Amino acid sequence: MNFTKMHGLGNDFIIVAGEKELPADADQRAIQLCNRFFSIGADGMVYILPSNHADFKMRIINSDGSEPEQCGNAIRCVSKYVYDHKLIDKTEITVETLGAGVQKVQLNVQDGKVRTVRVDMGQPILSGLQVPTTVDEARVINYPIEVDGKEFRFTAVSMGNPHCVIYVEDAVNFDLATWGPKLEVHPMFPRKINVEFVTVKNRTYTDMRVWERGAGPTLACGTGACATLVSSVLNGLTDREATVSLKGGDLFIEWNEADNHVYMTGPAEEVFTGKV
Ligand SMILES: N[C@H](CCC[C@H](N)C(=O)O)C(=O)O
Repeated sequence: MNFTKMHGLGNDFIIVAGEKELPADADQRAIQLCNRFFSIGADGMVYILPSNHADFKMRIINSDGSEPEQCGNAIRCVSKYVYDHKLIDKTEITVETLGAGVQKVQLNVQDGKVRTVRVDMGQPILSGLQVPTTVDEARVINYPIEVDGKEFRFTAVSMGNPHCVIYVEDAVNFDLATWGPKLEVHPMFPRKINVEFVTVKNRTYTDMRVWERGAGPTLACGTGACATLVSSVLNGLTDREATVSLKGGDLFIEWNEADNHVYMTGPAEEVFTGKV
């Protein structure tokens, strides 16, 4: 199998193009190939597949073998891939995902190189039961949750995949490894959840560190950055456009009031190609 290793702010993926559909053993293949000691190593595997509704379809498998509905950093990577590898000859493309249907993508190309990618990540889902959580409320904002005797307050946002946003004093130095995995599998989240710890610096800048469902601590999370911005607006903490600063770098996120869509802008890089 030929593959291309790519990343979005250090959230890294094994990209596979050319398959007609997801291989039956995609889960086992991801567990094996994402292993950073015995194989290629990555946060997930991403398949670029044909689509009847968009220029291409993207499906992603987490490093634990689970299939999430959506992945923001991966969309930027596969959009750059199809442009660089001449699978498309335009800079405005569409991608189909399980969690958000057909999404528009704008490639910012300068001197023939894709500099940044702007993705329409669709509308956030805020209804508690639809995120999903077990909370039957129209919105779950600053809601109490207890884990191992410690109480947190979270805001639930789905970008197609579920997110739990928690505000802390110092996100950069927060004990992600202790509390991330406990919250990921908390019974309040029927399909587990991605956990974002956030410190708002000002109305247009936040620090965020993420524990991802099915992948653990990653350097960046595109859908998590979108959820962070939506949550921060809902909690009155930021404007509708802000930089979300992650361990791997910055994403610029907008929650457009007119169309209720969330837009994510950031880089994508190709690192190497290989064959397994
Ligand atoms: N682990 C996530 C999928 C990858 C999301 C993240 N890498 C992104 O950039 O959005 C989940 O199970 O929902």
